[in-house]
Amino acid sequence: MSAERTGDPSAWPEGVARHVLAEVDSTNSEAQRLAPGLTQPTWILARRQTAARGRRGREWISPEGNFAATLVMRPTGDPARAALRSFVAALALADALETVCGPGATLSLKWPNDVLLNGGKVAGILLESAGRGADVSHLAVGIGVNLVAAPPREAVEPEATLPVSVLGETGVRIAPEEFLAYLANAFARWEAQLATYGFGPIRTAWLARAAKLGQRITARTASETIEGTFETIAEDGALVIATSQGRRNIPAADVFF
Ligand SMILES: O=C(O)CCCC[C@@H]1SC[C@@H]2NC(=O)N[C@@H]21
Repeated sequence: MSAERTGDPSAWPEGVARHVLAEVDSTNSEAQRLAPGLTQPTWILARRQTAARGRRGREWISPEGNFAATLVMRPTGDPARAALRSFVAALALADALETVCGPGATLSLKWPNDVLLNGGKVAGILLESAGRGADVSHLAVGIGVNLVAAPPREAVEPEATLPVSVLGETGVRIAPEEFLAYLANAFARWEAQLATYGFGPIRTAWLARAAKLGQRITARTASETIEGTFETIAEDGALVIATSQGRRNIPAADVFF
């Protein structure tokens, strides 16, 4: 499927609920609290977060006007399949941002789950799940988008991708509630693709937008730093790098360009 327009922002996907909060500690924490009582997929949007978190326990800086929301869902399948929602979310973000930013903006996807606008990080995704063993009782897909402001360079790690905002890059100003409608529609479309055809089309679409595909990258895991050429992503979403010692499949890492 190509990156088609997400359409009318007043439309809302059928069978999906939404809660809009003025303030919360973290929409992912709220997702965990609400999940046991939810009967349908639910977007939780907060105008302000007081304790937002990013990947690997990092702080997520999220001033008012930026987008902060979590989709709570009960995916079928094991944790590995549930984790593929990070690719669904990334594609949905790219579609929504493309609609909002217009054709002049360059959107790309950075493995595992960042969205880049004109080469800078504009959005991040934090997946958290709960359950026992092979059962995922619920999945929280947390999404932050720098709509109006990006954290300063000094606030992120020195080698991290430069943070940028939609407003700063394009001059476009959009309210988080309106952005949610674009995103929820796009997410529902990609989720339907995953349910109907599996990971294949998601993988293909993700690779078509991948940043630095075929180029030198560095992947840092908890135990090693791996340098090589970014070849592809595997059927399970792992990063595949060609190194001087051969091919490596890397399930989890931070990537640096
Ligand atoms: O790039 C990252 O490190 C992921 C950032 C995810 C931030 C979002 S904002 C909404 C949701 N609530 C949180 O506390 N974190 C995610």
